[in-house]
This record gives sequence, structure tokens and C-alpha cells, in this order.
Amino acid sequence: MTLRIESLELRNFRNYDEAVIDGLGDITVLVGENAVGKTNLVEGIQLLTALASFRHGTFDQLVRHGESQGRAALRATDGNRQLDIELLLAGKTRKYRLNNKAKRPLDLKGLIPSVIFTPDDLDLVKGSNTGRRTALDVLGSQVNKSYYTVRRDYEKVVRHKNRLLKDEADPTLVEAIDEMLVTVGSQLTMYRIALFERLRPHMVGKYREISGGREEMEARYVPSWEAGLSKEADEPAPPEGAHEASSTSAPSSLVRDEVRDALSRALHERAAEERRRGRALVGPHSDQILLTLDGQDASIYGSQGQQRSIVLAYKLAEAAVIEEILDQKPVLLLDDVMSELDGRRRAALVEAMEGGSQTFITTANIDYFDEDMLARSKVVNLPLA
Ligand SMILES: Nc1ncnc2c1ncn2[C@@H]1O[C@H](COP(=O)(O)OP(=O)(O)OP(=O)(O)O)[C@@H](O)[C@H]1O
Repeated sequence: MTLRIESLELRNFRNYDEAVIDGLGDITVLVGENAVGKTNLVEGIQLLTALASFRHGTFDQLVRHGESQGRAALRATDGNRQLDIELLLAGKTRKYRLNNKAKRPLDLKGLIPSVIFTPDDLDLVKGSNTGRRTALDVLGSQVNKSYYTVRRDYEKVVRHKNRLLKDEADPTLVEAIDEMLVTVGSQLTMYRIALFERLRPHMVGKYREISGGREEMEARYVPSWEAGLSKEADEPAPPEGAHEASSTSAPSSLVRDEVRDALSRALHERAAEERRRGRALVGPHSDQILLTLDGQDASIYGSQGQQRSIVLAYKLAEAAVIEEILDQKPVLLLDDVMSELDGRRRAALVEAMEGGSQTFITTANIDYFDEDMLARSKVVNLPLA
């Protein structure tokens, strides 16, 4: 059964010294003027659910200025069990506890999944591939612990390789690290492709709904070694029995071997160039996610409104995939997005909010919400009295 957050507690977290918000229901509207701490609250919930922050800062930034330690905690229940999740911050470190027992972030992933939507998410379309890859990886890490570890391991390998290339190390050392890069990199690519193939149809469908079918949106994952292989790799992989392993469809061995070969070949072909340029060029850290509208690059040709629709479709697709894989609706964290959307898009968002997900939405202007909705929501005025 889906877990619902009942209460939140913050101590020396961002601009909060002590804050308790309880009696939370399906929809919580956080209202307040600029800089009162609406986004900080949403960030706290994201750290306790997705175990990551969309701000991608260091942990010491989360601690209230002038303090050495901070804490964020939530209590959730599904009617049967009660969970207390706690994040303890000290200096640059963070520690999690579940029901008073120390846990690694990995242990808590997927327990209470969440999807966050902020105005900065427009960068998903307009910005670089790095942002799109990161978004995919954050989703993958929430729904599959192996995805999380593979990605972490891959980042270590690339860091190591970049150090070797920068130091102009002996090519045999680079070749040795390339073997590891092929092993871990092909796994990460396969996880990404499988997850992407789950996400894509939801995205395309949601976009069609939001835009009223005026144009066709498409999304494509292009591995760094080029489009040649992506046709085979696009084949949906068969699920692998176990709930979690099937979550991002473990790759079939045929496709896995092809990915390994293509990656290995590209590394070999571009080894001299990598040495010359002093950095790793081939691998999933250079893969691309292309978004198009009627076949044209949406980042270049899409209007602001079309780009917003793509982001909204992406976020709704994320929520759908999480529900599909984890069999529970994610918490929706919507930070100041109403003002960015026109009537049709706002309606799509409200429909999603009313689809059974627990939702936290921030706004500086309560007028964006109709009375009906406010009557069904818990309205929290910030700053707290
Ligand atoms: N570590 C910290 N210690 C103390 N204050 C902080 C810390 N980090 C951020 N702040 C402050 O928190 C305040 C509120 O930030 P937040 O982003 O939550 O505002 P907001 O209510 O979402 O505002 P807006 O409507 O403008 O987006 C800012 O004034 C910021 O300087």
C-alpha cells in the first residue's frame, strides 16, 4: 500500500530553526512570499523520499547558517506500518535513520518515491544532455538499487580514467581502465535504455494530451558510439522475474553483448583522440537524449510553451513509470510551477494531483487554486507562526 507522509520536522535545516508540520493529507499547499522557505521545505521532503536534492549542492549547505548540525525528518504510514525517516546533517556528511536505525541511502531508495517539478526543469529541454542524463539516472536510482550502484561505480571509473588521461599515463593503464569502463558502462547504458523505453511512450502520450495533438513529440536515447546500434538496443528487454530486477528491464544477453562490443570498439577507435584531448569521450557519460517536435530539435525550435509541455509530459511520465515499477504512486513535489503554466497545462497538472498521489505544491499566489481544491487541501502559510 502507498505510504502517506503524515508529518514533517525540520531543525536547523536551511532557513528553518525549528519547524513541525503535521496532519498532512493528500494535497498540501505551501503558501508564502518570496524567500520564506517554500522551496527549502520541498527540498527537505525530496531528500527524505528520493534521497537526493534537485539543487545538487553539498550537504553543509543544507545546515542553517551558523549551526553545525541539521535535521529533517518525516513520519509516514500506510495504515499498517509507521515509518520514521530521518536525515542528520553534520559538516559535509549526511546520515539516514529509519525507525531509529542507521541506514544507507541505498537501503531507503524506493521506499517513498517522489517526483519533483521546479521552474528550473525547463533546462531538461533547453539545457545540455548532462541534465537529461542526470534526470534519467535519478529516476533509475529511485526504482532500482542496482541502477544506483552501477551509476556510482561508473562515475568512479570515468573519474579514474580522466585522471590517467590528464596525467598522460601509460596507454596500457588506460587500456586496463577501459576494460572496466566497458563492463560497468555497458550495464549503465542498458539500464538507461530500458528505463528510457518505459518512459518514452508515457511521455509521448502525455504530450499529445497536453498539446491537443497539434504536433508529435518524440524522444530518443543515442549512445555515445553513435546511432548505428540504437536500433537493436531499442528492443524492449524481457523482464527478469524479480520485482526490482524487472523494474528497468534487465537487458537480454544478445543486446548486452552488442552494447559491450560497440562500446569497446568506439573506445578503441577514439583512444588516440582521448589521449590527445586528455579526457574520456566515449561512454554513457557522453550519451545523448534527443527531444523532437515534428522531427525538429525541441531545444532549438520549440516555443517556450511547447518546451514547458515537454517538461510537464516528462514529469508525468516519471510518475507513471514509478507507479508501474514500484506499484505505488510517488509523492509529487511541485515548486512554484503553477505560474509557469497556461490553463491547459495547469489542468493537466491538477488532474495528476488528483490522481491519488500525495502532493506538495508551493505558491506565492493562492489565487491559482480554485476553492474546491483548497477545500480538499491542507493550506500551510509560511513563515510558520
Ligand atoms: N543554509 C541556510 N541557512 C540559512 N538560510 C538559508 C540557507 N540556505 C538557504 N537559505 C535561505 O532560505 C531562504 C528561503 O529560500 P527558499 O528558496 O525556500 O524560498 P522560497 O520561499 O521558495 O522563495 P521564492 O518564492 O522566491 O522561490 C532564502 O532567503 C535563503 O537565503
